[in-house]
Amino acid sequence: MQLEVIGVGGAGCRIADSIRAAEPAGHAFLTDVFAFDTDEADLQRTVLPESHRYRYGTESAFDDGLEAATEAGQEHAAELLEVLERGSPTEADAFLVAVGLGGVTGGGTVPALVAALQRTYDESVYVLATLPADREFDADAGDPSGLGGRSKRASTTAGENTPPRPDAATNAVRTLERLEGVASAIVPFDNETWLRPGEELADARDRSNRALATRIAAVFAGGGESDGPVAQTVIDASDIERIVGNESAIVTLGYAEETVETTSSKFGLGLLPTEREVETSEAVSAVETVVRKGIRGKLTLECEPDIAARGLLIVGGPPAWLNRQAIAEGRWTLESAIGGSGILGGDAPRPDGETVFAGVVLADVESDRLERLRDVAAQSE
Ligand SMILES: Nc1nc2c(ncn2[C@@H]2O[C@H](COP(=O)(O)OP(=O)(O)OP(=O)(O)O)[C@@H](O)[C@H]2O)c(=O)[nH]1
Repeated sequence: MQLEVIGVGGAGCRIADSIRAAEPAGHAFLTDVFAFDTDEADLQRTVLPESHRYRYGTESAFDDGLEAATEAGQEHAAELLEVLERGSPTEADAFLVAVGLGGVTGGGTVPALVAALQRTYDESVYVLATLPADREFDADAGDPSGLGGRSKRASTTAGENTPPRPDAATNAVRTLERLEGVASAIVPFDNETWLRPGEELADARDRSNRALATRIAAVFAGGGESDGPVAQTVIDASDIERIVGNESAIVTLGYAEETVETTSSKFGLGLLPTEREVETSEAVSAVETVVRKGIRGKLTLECEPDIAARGLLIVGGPPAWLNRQAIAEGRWTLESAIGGSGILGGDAPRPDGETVFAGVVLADVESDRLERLRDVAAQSE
């Protein structure tokens, strides 16, 4: 399928950049990637072409809290839609709008932008949204900056301390409420669970963004649009839509990969590398391992898999490793792990790949983390 990615605000632009970097060679799944921000310096740090970076509004219009930023966002939605015309929005099978919740610029802009996209195009508009970490807003988690100040805008580069955002939980919850009924589906990425103990957000974010981009590529690059062998079961845009729905369901992504040996040397000297014969048992074992870890391992938003109403599994890797029986069994594993019954599965051959991987989508879930943010927001009102 072909996806158009639009990053808004500091986090959104960095994540959009990471998704572009994660596009697998020979498996293009992106039409255009755009970065929208009020901060020119943040925009300049992306590696997107000039035509696909756009500074809008004034920082001061987005400097006075989320409510003022939401008004400003509404004023700029049509202008941002026009910028998308520089690319090929009509070629996209779906849109993915990336944003960091907790901030003001992205959180203020994205609900109006998503609504405008929904009015203009027939395709689904998904939102990829980071959730703020406790240490950003929670006094008990300590003031990671040591600055003790209140900052509505908090822009940092790696290696710097992360200024506190006392309003982050409230901003995140309000933006999520505004996306309800507007976004086709919402994929949260919980920064809290992806940070190491004591780690600064600014130091973790490149690693987190790469992890997130890998998961997006595993699911959306799927088995289609390949220069090489075609998938036996291709997952396309309508399959993804069937699983995530169009009613703002919360969706979490799992992923696991295992490096496999794809070549062997005829004379044991490494002089004549040839494609290695793969034993059925080792292919089965690799697929089983990544499927199990993809479902039971770390998710973008932690939840119990059995509360998911629907699920999608994509198993990819070098074709010789994609054992059909093991992939079929992987679908049953997913089906028995989740509470619902809507399961789809596909494969993604990667002839040049050196890993067997599983991308997992669990759709229509609830999470304690969202409850926690709502509680914090309610307490600060
Ligand atoms: N995963 C991840 N999260 C980030 C990143 N940058 C920021 N965040 C998170 O996103 C939230 C919002 O930060 P930004 O995106 O910089 O905020 P903004 O939308 O530009 O808005 P303001 O800075 O308030 O004007 C932060 O509170 C962090 O929780 C990033 O690169 N990766």
